[in-house]
Amino acid sequence: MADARRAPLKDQTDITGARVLIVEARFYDDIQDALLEGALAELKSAGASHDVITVPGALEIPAAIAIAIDAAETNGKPYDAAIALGCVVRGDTIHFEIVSQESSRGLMDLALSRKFPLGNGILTVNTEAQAWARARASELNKGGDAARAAIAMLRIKRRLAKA
Ligand SMILES: Nc1c(NC[C@H](O)[C@H](O)[C@H](O)CO)[nH]c(=O)[nH]c1=O
Ligand SMILES: CC(=O)[C@@H](O)COP(=O)(O)O
Repeated sequence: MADARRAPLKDQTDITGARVLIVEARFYDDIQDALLEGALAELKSAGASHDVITVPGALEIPAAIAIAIDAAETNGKPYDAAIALGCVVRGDTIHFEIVSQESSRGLMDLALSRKFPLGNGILTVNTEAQAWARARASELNKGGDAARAAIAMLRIKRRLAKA
C-alpha cells in the first residue's frame, strides 16, 4: 500500500470550537467503528466539537450532509466542516462502481458548490482485508485522514476569510 503518512501541514489557524458534522454509513459495523475512532481522535486534538449522523449506506451520505447542513443553518447553529465515513466493498455486480463513484461525486459537488470544508473517508476496496488495512486506528486510518483533510480546509477557509 502506498505510504499513508502525510507531510504535516504548516497552517495552524485556530479552529477551537468549530462544529464538525460526521455522517457515517454503518454498512460494516466493526470497520466503521475503527474509521470513526480515527476521525474522533483528530477532532479532539484540534479542539472541535462534533455531531454524528448514521445512514444505511455510502450512497446516502451526500444527501444526509446537505440536509444536516441546511437544518443546522436554519437552527442558527451552522456546521463549519463535515466528514464522510463509510466502507464500500466490491461485490459481483457493477453496484460497487455506482455506490463508490456516486458517493464520491456527491461529496465533491457539495464541497465545491457550497465552498464547504469536507473530508471523504469512504473506503472503496476490493476486499474487507483491504478495508481493515485502511481502517485500523493508526496513522493509516482513513477516518483520521478524512478528519485531517476537513480540518485543513477549515483552517484555510478561516485564514483567508481574515486576510
Ligand atoms: N454495498 C455497499 C453499500 N450498498 C448500499 C448503498 O450504499 C445504498 O445504501 C443502497 O443502494 C440504497 O440506496 N453501501 C455501503 O456503504 N457499502 C457497501 O459495500
Ligand atoms: C458495493 C455494493 O453494493 C456491493 O457490496 C453489492 O454486492 P453485489 O454487487 O454482489 O450485489
